[in-house]
Amino acid sequence: MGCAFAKASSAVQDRDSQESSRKRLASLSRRTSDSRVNSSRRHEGVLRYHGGEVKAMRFDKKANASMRVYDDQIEKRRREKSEASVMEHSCVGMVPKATLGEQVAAGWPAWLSNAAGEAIKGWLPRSATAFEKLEKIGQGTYSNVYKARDVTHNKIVALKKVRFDNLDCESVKFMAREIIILRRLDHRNIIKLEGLITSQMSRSLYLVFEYMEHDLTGLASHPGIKFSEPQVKCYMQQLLSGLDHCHSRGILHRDIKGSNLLIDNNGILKIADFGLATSYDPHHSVPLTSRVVTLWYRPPELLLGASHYGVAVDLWSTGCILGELYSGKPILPGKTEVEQLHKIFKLCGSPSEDYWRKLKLPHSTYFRPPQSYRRCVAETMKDFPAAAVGLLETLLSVDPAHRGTAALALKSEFFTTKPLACDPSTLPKYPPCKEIDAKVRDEARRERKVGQERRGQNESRAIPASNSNMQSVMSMQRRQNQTSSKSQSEVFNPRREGAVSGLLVAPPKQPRVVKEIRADYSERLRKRFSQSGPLADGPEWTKSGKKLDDPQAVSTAIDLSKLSGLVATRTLLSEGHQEKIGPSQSQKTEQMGRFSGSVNELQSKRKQDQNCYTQMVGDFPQIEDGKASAKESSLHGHGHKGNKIYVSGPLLNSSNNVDQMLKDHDRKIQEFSRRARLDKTRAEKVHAHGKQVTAN
Ligand SMILES: Nc1ncnc2c1ncn2[C@@H]1O[C@H](COP(=O)(O)OP(=O)(O)OP(=O)(O)O)[C@@H](O)[C@H]1O
Repeated sequence: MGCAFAKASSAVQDRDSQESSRKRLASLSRRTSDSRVNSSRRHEGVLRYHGGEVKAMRFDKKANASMRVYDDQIEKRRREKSEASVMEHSCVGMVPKATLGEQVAAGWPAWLSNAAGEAIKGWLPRSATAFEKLEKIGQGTYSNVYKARDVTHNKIVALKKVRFDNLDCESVKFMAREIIILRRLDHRNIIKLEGLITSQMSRSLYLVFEYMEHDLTGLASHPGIKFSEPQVKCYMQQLLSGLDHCHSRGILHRDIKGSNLLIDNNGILKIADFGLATSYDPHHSVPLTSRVVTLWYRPPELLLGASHYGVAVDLWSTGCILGELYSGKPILPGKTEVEQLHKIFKLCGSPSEDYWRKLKLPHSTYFRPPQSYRRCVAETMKDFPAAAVGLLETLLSVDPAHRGTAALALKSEFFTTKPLACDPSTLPKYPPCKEIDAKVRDEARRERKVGQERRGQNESRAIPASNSNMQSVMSMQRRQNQTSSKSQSEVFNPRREGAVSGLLVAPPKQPRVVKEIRADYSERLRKRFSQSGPLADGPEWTKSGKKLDDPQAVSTAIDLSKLSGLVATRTLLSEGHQEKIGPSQSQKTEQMGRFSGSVNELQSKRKQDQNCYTQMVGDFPQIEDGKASAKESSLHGHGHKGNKIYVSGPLLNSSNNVDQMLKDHDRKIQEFSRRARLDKTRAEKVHAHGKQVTAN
C-alpha cells in the first residue's frame, strides 16, 4: 500500500518535474533574449565549458535558482578574461537536479542521459571539434586512448574513447559508474577526469583526462631505466597516498597494476583506470564480486571466492608492485587461478586453520592445498632492503585483516628510514615509453623470433610497420638487442644492471570460453572478466541453487564453470547500482538453460582437464632458495600467450601423485554424474507421483 502510494507519488513528481522542465526549456529562448535587456538584474554564474566553446552560465535569481541560461555574448567576454578560471570552475555539482530534459537541452544524447543521468549531472558535454586527435597511445579492453590537443585550452589531453554500438543500457551504466567514481575523487595521485565529449548524434563517448606521459609498466620495462631506491619509495609513497584517498572516500580500485599507474614528466604518479572500481562501506558490508583484479595482483581471498572484502585487496596488489619494483619482474605470475593460488601459498605460506574457519571462503574445499607450505617471503627476498621486506611482509599477508591500511603503510619504516623517498620533481625526465610501446615491442620481438626461426633473416623486418610509436619502439629494439641474452633475469633478485623488468609482460589473458559474438562494449567487458581462469572459479551457485562446496553440486558446477567469466561479468554489470553475488533467479535460469550437465560434455571436459593438469603441473616452477627453475623463467616470457588452453583444477602439491589425483577426480566425476542421474530419476518419479495424486 505504502509502496503503491510512493510509486504513484513519485510518478506524479516525475510528471511534474518533466512538465516544469518542459516549461523551463520553452522559456529558455525567451529568457536568452530577455537576459540581454535585464542583465543588470541577474547574477552571473560561473563559466563552464560547453560544446567545445566556453559559455557563460547564469542563474536567474528572480525566477528560479536552477535556471541556466547560456549566453554567447557573455561567453565571449568571459573567454577573453581568463581561461584558467574556466578550468577551475568547470567541475561537478554546479547544476543541481538536472533533469533528462535539461541534459538533452544542454547537448547530451538522450541515450546517455537516460542511462547515466547521474554520471553527467551538472556537466556540459564538450564538442569533438574542440580537440585535435594526435595519435593512439593506449588500448584497453573496451576503449582506445588517444593523445589529443584541447584547442580551446591549448593543452595536451588523453581521450579515452568508449563506443556503444548497440547502446546497451547495462554497458552505459557500467561506464557511468567509472565516471561517477572518478568525479568523487580529487587527489594529486588520482587521474583527473576533466570532461566528457559527445554530441546528440553520437554513439560514443570520450572521457577527457589530463595527459600522462608514462606508465609504470612502460618505464620499468625500459631496458635503459633502472629505478633507484629513493625513486621506488617515491612511487610507492604516491601510490599509497592515492589509494588512501580512494579508501577514505569509500572507493576500492580493484585493478592496481603497473599499467594503471600513470606517471607524468614531473614524476607525479596517478592511479588510473577505475573501470573495476566500486564504492564500499566498511561499516555496512555488501556482497561484491570476487572476479576482479588482474590475476598476478589478485589476493588469495578473491581467488578463493570472497564476496565480503575491503581495502586489503588493493593493498595486496600494492605489495605485488613493491616486490616487482625490487625484483625486476612480477613476483607471482600465475597462468591460471589455481596456479596463482599455488604460487601465493608457496611464497606466503598456506593459510592457518583459523583463516579457513574465519573467512569461510566458497572455494576453500577445492583450493585448500593438501600439503602445507611454510611462509618464505623474507627468505626469498633476502636481497631486498630490510624495510622493504618489512612492508612486503605486511602487504602480502595471506589474512586480509593483517594487511593494515594505506595510511599505516605510509607510516611504515620503509618510508621513514634512509634513503628517504625523493621528491617527484627530482626524478629523471624520461623519453616517451608507454605501455602500448611495450606491447608493440613484445609483439615485434615475438614475430622477430618466429621470423628468425623460419627464415633465418634479419629480425627488423618482422616489426609491424604502421605504428605511430615506431620510432621509440625501434630505439628500444636496438637497445634490447644488445641485452637480449640477459633479459631473462632470475626471480626475486633485485634488478640487475641492464636487466629487463618483469613489468614488461602483460598478465595473461586467459582462454575465452565464451565466444565473442558481438564486438560491442558489453562483449568487450565480458572478455575483460573472462580473463580469469574458467574452470576452477565457476559460479558459486549451481542450477539447483546449491553452493559449490556441496559435493552433490559439483557435477553441474564443473560444467557451469565454463561460463564463469560471463556470469561474473553479468554480476558486475548488475553492479551498476549495487553488486550482487547470490544466485539471482535470472542467472540460475540461464545456467539451467545452458547446461544440461550431459555426461558426454563432462567427460570431454575431464579429458581437457587431464591435459591441463599435466601441463600445469609440468609448468609449476620449483621455487627453491628464492630462485625459480628455468621453466618458470620461461613463464616470464611469452609462453603464456601461446595458443594453449589452460583450465584450472584443484590444487596439486606435486607432480608425482598427479595420476592418482586424476584417477580420483575421474572417479568423483563419475560418481557425481551417477548421483545426479539418480537424483533426476527420483525427482521425476516424485513429480509423476504428485501429478497422479492431484489427478485422483
Ligand atoms: N590519462 C592518460 N594519459 C596517457 N595515457 C593514458 C591515460 N589514460 C590511459 N592511458 C593509456 O591507455 C591505456 C588504456 O587505458 P585504460 O587502462 O584506462 O583503459 P581500459 O580499457 O580500462 O584498460 P584495461 O583493459 O587495461 O583495464 C593505459 O594503459 C595507458 O597506457
